[in-house]
Amino acid sequence: KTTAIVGCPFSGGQPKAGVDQGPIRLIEAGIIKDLEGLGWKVKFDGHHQFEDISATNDPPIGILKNPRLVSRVTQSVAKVVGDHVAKGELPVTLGGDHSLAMGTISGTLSKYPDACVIWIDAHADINTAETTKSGNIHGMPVSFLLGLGPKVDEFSWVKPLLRTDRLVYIGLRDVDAGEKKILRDNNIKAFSMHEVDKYGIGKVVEIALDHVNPGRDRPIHLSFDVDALDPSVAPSTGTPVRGGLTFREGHYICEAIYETGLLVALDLMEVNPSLADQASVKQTVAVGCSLVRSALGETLL
Ligand SMILES: N[C@@H](CC/C=C/[B-](O)(O)O)C(=O)O
Ligand SMILES: [Mn+2]
Ligand SMILES: [Mn+2]
Ligand SMILES: [Mn+2]
Repeated sequence: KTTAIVGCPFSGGQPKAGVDQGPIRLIEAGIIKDLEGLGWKVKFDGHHQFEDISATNDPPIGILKNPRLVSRVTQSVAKVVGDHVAKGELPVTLGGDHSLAMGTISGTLSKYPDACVIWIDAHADINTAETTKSGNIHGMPVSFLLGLGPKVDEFSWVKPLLRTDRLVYIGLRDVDAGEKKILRDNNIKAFSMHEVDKYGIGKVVEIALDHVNPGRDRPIHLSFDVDALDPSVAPSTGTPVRGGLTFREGHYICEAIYETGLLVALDLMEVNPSLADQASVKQTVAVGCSLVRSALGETLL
């Protein structure tokens, strides 16, 4: 079994510098050796993938920031991830901000059209060009993947391959009003922290899988934004929100998804090693590596 680490040193989907350094810190923390220790053959194409992509003249489109840069980088990520998936390799995409998921999930769905997406996040990342208040595209990838909202020519390459009944969220607790309406209007299954409290993470994951993968026969793309975790667990991230998943709840999700044997692609997003003190950075990077290990088969016993 082969996994391909796709380091995406990219921050264009949001305004805080530093998240582009997430990949190198996760690699330096030893994630490659960790995965080899779990029996994976690990491919890594180096730290500079996608850095050659630029957009010299990139004024906002509406209020969307860095639209051309985000579009070009995510389109390139779609190809890289799609190629790995086509070769039967499991891409582990290290961010970088969550706009990258427009690329990773496009890549997965181009090869596995029946795949389901499990989105772990404090945020729904489903704003459209009409509903976004920030213009930060890391708050929008899901709307493009679903084909919701007004067309934005720059992103016309993103095919609406994701179906609303193949998407489920866990960890939501900071959803914009416009996003709440989109979730309701489209009957998108979402387990907020309220449901996690009410049912417990074990039941939430079971119901989530029953919803998007009732026969446990569909490939799974797990997109994990570390800000789904409580800021006390993963402090070095750009949009922290209190009242998040515990260290164990985050790991349980990864362990349970691995146990299905259906994982075909993983994103580990929004680690920003320039935020908070060095101890916090070290902690956040370590948690990121640990989550990846759990999603790729590390068990406690
Ligand atoms: N909903 C906010 C926050 C977006 C958060 C994105 B993140 O989940 O990828 O961190 C926005 O649209 O700006
Ligand atoms: Mn490659
Ligand atoms: Mn996110
Ligand atoms: Mn988030």
